[in-house]
Amino acid sequence: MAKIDFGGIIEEVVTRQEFTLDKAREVLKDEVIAVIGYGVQGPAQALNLRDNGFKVIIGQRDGGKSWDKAIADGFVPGETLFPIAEAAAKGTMIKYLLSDAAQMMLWPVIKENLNEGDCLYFSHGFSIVYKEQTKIVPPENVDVILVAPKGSGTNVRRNFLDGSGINSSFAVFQDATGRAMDRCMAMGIAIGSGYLFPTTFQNEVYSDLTGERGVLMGCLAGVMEAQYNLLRKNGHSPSEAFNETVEELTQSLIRLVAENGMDWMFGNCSTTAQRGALDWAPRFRDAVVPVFDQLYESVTSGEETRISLESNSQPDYAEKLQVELDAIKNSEMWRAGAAVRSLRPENQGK
Ligand SMILES: NC(=O)c1ccc[n+]([C@@H]2O[C@H](COP(=O)([O-])OP(=O)(O)OC[C@H]3O[C@@H](n4cnc5c(N)ncnc54)[C@H](O)[C@@H]3O)[C@@H](O)[C@H]2O)c1
Ligand SMILES: CC(C)(O)[C@@H](O)C(=O)O
Ligand SMILES: [Mg+2]
Ligand SMILES: [Mg+2]
Repeated sequence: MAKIDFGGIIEEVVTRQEFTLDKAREVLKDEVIAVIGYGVQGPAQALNLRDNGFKVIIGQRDGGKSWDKAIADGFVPGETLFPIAEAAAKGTMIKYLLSDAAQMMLWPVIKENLNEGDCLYFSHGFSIVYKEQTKIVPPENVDVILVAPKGSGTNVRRNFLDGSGINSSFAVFQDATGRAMDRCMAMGIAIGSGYLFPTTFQNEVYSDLTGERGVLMGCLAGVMEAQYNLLRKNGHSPSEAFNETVEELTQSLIRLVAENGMDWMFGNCSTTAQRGALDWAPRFRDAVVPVFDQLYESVTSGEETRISLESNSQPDYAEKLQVELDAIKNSEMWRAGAAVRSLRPENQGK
């Protein structure tokens, strides 16, 4: 593995130059890769694998949206698209990409269809680490590995198509065949990862649950709403409040952060903005520390898992979720956002 200096700490990563796609093809040449679940990660990883020349079949509940999507993507019922149990039995590498709650519910079906020497693959440490809640304990005669793309499946596919890639973390939980690590790194490269960095199942799930509840999604949504509401309360128009809170971030400033870091973004704003941002950053940082402490505790104690499994196992979870998502979509802030997006030059006339 290549050694890279991450801010003074040396870590090992696997790059595409080092573990080439050809090497991945060699390692996985005899594998039938069964992708179980065709929601968000399933299609992205399955299509990237298929485009890279690997043998891929899909296991999905018969009927319904995801089954139809697999057909629309060129998978053929009875040839490359099967009910879950059948696909799991046919596969030598079983990519368990049902929702985390569905993984718990369908585990008896998967377990029954695992053969000696198979490889059970996850894109999250969730099911294995919280085994007291999920009851997912793989038999000892299979490999258990993880490749977790650090981005939405939508970008796993989009970045593959535009020639870039989403970075993934990887880990081996159980090595029954002596080939688990090779299978794991090969799969990480085969799905189109930009590079791979090592983790453990536990570190992956703790950091992932924290990140998505924190800065990446929950915290982001919360602070945006707080600032928008503040500006509105003080008489600013919806367009002004939205532009100053979201649009400028996504269309301008965060792109500069992505390109060259926070100091580079600061450096491309006025000295007035820099002074204020430098002064206020520590105040915001210190204000949220207690909330982040609570969050990490809730993750490591298994409370976040309990909440997630309980709500996402309800038969009407999808409808209830849609009500909550629609409430965001239909709020003044995000209706203002839709109007602002429609005015982007590239969206004019659409
Ligand atoms: N969504 C992402 O971008 C993303 C990113 C990184 C890791 N992950 C991980 O990848 C895995 C898959 O996540 P996802 O977001 O793609 O899943 P998802 O929520 O899109 O669901 C995947 C599939 O599960 C099926 N499913 C749901 N309930 C079912 C049930 N009761 N019986 C049978 N099938 C059922 C659905 O039909 C769907 O096709 C999870 O472990 C997740 O944490 C997801
Ligand atoms: C895309 C995310 C947020 O990184 C992933 O962790 C998920 O659960 O969907
Ligand atoms: Mg996640
Ligand atoms: Mg994540």
